[in-house]
This record gives sequence, C-alpha cells and structure tokens, in this order.
Amino acid sequence: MTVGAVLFDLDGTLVDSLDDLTDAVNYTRSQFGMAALATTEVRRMIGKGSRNLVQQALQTDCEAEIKQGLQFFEAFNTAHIADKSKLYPGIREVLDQLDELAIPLAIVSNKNESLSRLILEALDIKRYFRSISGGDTYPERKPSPLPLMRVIQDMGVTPDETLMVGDSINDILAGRQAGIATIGCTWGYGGPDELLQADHMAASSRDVADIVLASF
Ligand SMILES: O=C(O)COP(=O)(O)O
Repeated sequence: MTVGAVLFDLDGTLVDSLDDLTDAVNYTRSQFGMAALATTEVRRMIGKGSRNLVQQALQTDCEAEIKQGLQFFEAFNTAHIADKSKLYPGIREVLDQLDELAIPLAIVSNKNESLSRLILEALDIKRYFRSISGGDTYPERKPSPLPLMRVIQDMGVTPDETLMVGDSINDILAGRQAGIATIGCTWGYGGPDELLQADHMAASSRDVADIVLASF
C-alpha cells in the first residue's frame, strides 16, 4: 500500500478536549437549572456531534430546548475553545513527521466545522491539514462513510491508499464502510470494544506514525 492520505478524527484522537466540553455542557445545563455533570459522564456523550451531546446533556427530545441548548453550548465552547484542551502527547511530532514526508492530511470530525477550525487554530496545528470537515459539513456525519468518501474524492485519492485514524466506533465504522483501513487509538473517549473492528491498534501517537510508515 502507498499512503495517499491520512484522515484524522479530532476529539479524543488528536486533542483531549474533555474538560472544555464538560465546562460547555455544564454551562448549558446551568441555563436550564440542571446540576453539573462529571467529566466521566460527559465523556460517554461525545462522538456524535454537538446536537447529540446537548440532547443527551439536557435529557430532552424537545426540539426548542435542544435548539436553545445548542446556542448556549456553541457560544460557550467558541469563547472557551481551548482553555483546557491540549494535544495528546507526541501528536505534534507525528504531524511534523507525516508532513515532512508530504503525506496529505485531513480532519474528518463530528464536531462542528467552525469549532473544529477554531480548536485546530488555537492549538496551532491547523496548517497541517489540507482538508477540514466537521459534523455539519456534509448531509451525513460519521459513522456514515459519506464524509470520508467526499474528502478523499476532493483530495484525489482512493480508499485503498487512505488510512483513517480515530478513537471511536464512529470512526471505525465510517472507515470500514468507505473501504478505508482504520487505526484505532486506545487513549481516546471510545471504550476498547468500540475499536474491535479496527484494522490496526495504536496505544500511542508513536504507534500511529509507525503504522502509517509501515503502510508505504
Ligand atoms: O464532537 C464530537 O461529538 C466528536 O468529534 P470527533 O468526531 O472529532 O471525535
């Protein structure tokens, strides 16, 4: 296999954003008179985009409440996008290494595209990515394969020369359905069972680089 592109998930894969997402969730809950949640509870709600996160955090199916909650959540998260968020250890080095090899890199996140761009900029890694898409960029989000397929089409590469790196079942299923080999990262928010179908497992960012380089 020759690597034509590497697609990265964002939250739980490149960036540990749990504390900022928890703060945004708890600000949103406070606006509805609800008590704060622990990070361990919020962690389980991350992965299917902001709307899903807000809906779970408010425990509601009421469209008006979800809409209002989303406004609180997005306003707070925009203002505090990287107060506490940080790159996982070794991530910058891996991006540097792949960049030096001229391997095209992309972000395929379920986080809103604008929030994705903001956090990448705040953590000074936006320049590494040729393509940045979020949960609201395409008509469907992961685990649908559609975002991955659109991104690689735009980048001019095929599924069999692409790798998808992620921490959750959404990344692994999207990759599988798109015919793209997957690397499951064990340090993120997905439980170990979510990564069972991954083609490769990475226990550190170093492993990600090794797997990509071994795919040449
Ligand atoms: O914000 C989310 O729900 C998940 O975002 P991710 O796809 O980058 O993990």
